[in-house]
Amino acid sequence: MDSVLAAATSPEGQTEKPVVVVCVGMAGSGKTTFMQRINAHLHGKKEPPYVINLDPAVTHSPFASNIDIRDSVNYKKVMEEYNLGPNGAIMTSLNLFTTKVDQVLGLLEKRAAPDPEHPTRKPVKHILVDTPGQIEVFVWSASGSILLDSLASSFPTIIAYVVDTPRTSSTSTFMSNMLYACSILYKTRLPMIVVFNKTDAKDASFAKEWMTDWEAFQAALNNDENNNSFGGQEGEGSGSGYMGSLLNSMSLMLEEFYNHLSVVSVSSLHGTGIDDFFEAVKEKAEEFKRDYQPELDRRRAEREENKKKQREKELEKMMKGMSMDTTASTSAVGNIKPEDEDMEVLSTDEESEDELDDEQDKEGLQARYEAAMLHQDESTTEDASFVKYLHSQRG
Ligand SMILES: Nc1nc2c(ncn2[C@@H]2O[C@H](COP(=O)(O)OP(=O)(O)OP(=O)(O)O)[C@@H](O)[C@H]2O)c(=O)[nH]1
Repeated sequence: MDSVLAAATSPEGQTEKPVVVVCVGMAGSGKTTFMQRINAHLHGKKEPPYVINLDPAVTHSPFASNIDIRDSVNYKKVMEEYNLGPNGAIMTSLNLFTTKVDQVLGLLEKRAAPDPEHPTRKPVKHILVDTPGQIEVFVWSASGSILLDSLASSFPTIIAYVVDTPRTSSTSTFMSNMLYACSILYKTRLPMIVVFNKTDAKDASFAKEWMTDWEAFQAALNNDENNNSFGGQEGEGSGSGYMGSLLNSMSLMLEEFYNHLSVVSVSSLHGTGIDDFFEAVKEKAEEFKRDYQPELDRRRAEREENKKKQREKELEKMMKGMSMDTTASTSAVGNIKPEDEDMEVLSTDEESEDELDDEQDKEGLQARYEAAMLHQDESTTEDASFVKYLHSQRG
């Protein structure tokens, strides 16, 4: 266990990046209690983690967070201002918070490296992230994906999927939980640890057996069918029968998925199994670097390449648009039908006629002006003789 915490520097002497542990799980599975437990565990080892709370709706958190979504987004105000229900407000709060993801990463990078201003402050080795109780709001939202992608692009990131063990003791709830975990694994493409929590209340050995022994699961399935655990009409022990065959098929399908998982049993309440959890974290962090990092880098390069292509395409489109504008008159002429050409010729003739008219007008104007001047001279003379005549009459 200590080796997990002692792995501060790589063999090359470089500071190792901290591992991000993102806790997800169904409502009430014990995520917050589990976070509190692993947080206390690391504090006990004098390796305090960096804690992020992404649940905007939580009213009371039993641990202090270094970054808390509630400090930057007011969930109640979001509800009022956007006229949203509880889940819509959580989603919107996460979206608003995601706009600050660069700042979050900046803070994390700072705490992940030695700080020359505080030489005694050790870089953190673990970043713990608590997520909203409404699992789908985080896992299936764009902001959840952006946050996870951003974290995974900077640090080894793993998912801790917390399961309420006593509530998964029937084959149907177990299968629902596993399907959810499977969809999260394939969606995020991040290493996953399934944490069977609350094992003080029910031991998780049954679940581990179901994940490794298909026949054991079949036996449990038959048992549940015979006990009418899947509902159906009274007296018809196996319900509709569909549920049993569905679970049967799913258990076959999930075999491949189980191979990708680490499984641990813990009791967040009593603190058992936490060492095993950190051992699994160490393993999965190595797996992240070995298997996931190259795939993530490949996907990122592919995304960049696609973006570049898209930009080039848009640029090309724009250039085409511009050249259409500049050649618009010539191309328009090129496309003109013969009758239009006549029009063009006509308009050229009209133009020259206009010029001619202008010229004639100019000459005409000059002539009219000269005539007017002459006329004015004449009229002035006429006026003068008329005035002379009036004076002679008075005199
Ligand atoms: N017996 C037992 N109870 C536990 C354990 N862990 C959590 N609980 C209880 O389970 C309940 C739910 O725990 P939380 O930690 O609030 O669960 P959560 O998943 O964070 O809940 P939401 O965020 O509301 O979805 C509480 O009553 C806890 O005391 C455990 O290891 N054993």
